[in-house]
Amino acid sequence: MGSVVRVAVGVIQDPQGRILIARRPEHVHQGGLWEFPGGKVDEGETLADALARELAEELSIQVRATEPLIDIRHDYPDKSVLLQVCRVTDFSGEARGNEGQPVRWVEPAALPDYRFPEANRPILHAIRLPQQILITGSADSEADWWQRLERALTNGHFWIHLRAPELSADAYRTRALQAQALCARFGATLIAHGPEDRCLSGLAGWHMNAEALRHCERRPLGLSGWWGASCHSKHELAQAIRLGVDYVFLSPVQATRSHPDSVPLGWERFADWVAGVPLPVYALGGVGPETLPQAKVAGAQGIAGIRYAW
Ligand SMILES: Nc1nc2c([nH]c(=O)n2[C@@H]2O[C@H](COP(=O)(O)OP(=O)(O)OP(=O)(O)O)[C@@H](O)[C@H]2O)c(=O)[nH]1
Ligand SMILES: [Mg+2]
Repeated sequence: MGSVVRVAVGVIQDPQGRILIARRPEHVHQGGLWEFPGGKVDEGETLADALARELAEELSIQVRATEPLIDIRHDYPDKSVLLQVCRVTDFSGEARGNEGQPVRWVEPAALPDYRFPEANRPILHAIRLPQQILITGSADSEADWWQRLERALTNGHFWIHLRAPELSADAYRTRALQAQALCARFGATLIAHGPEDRCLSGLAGWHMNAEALRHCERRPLGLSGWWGASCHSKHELAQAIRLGVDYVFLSPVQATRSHPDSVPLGWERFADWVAGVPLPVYALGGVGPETLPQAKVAGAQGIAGIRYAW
């Protein structure tokens, strides 16, 4: 196998939130499938320059602002690629298929209806996942817990992981269904979080703890919706990739009061472990909205945590 081909890929979003996709010509690599426009990074070129050049050539648009989304290392039988995917958040010009390729603006939720190259699966997840995830924490009383949840929702936290290890399976189910109703009022997504007995139908998904990940062999039957997992090592990241989970938490990045005995990874090691991992990875442990830019530079999809907003 030859060397890895570095590819600049743009997820171009219009002001209505729709995303531009194009169909690859039949005769090229992965031909006939839909793609996010972009192309190979030339020798000596920066990623930003390559993306701007490719999008001008292929679509006649001028890139004005980008932010990193995800880097994906993927081996096709005939070719190895590193897709360096950026969101294009601002551009000028009207996109047209300069090479005769059909182009289409589609809603993010409709992307799964299109066939993309195999390497693109994590891109579709990264587009639809948020940059911040709030994990529920403890409270002084039941009433206090509900107040905290409602305050978080009011403050715009719209992706919530229901973590409540102190509850029995029955009590957890009851809380989950009630919390689900409250989240729905705010248009928020509620994900179950914890061991197997927390994997409930009816919620938007399940995030397994590291213990459950260790013993897991395949996607749980009956789990529709999002599938997340907690990782603390390269080995666990590899297991999550092998199973095909949709996203992971990697922790602890920094020292945290909730796990005082764990040795923090630090941003450098976090970035090293995450490089090319074909999954959206959230930084967890001692992070908050103020560390979001640093997390993204380190290759994260975003941040997850309890303290910063609970
Ligand atoms: N642009 C783009 N390439 C992708 C995507 N997914 C994916 O696996 N690739 C792979 O990345 C590689 C490079 O992409 P490309 O064919 O656009 O490169 P390019 O514009 O420089 O084309 P050229 O070599 O004809 O000038 C191809 O092997 C392609 O199959 C995607 O979403 N967008
Ligand atoms: Mg191209």
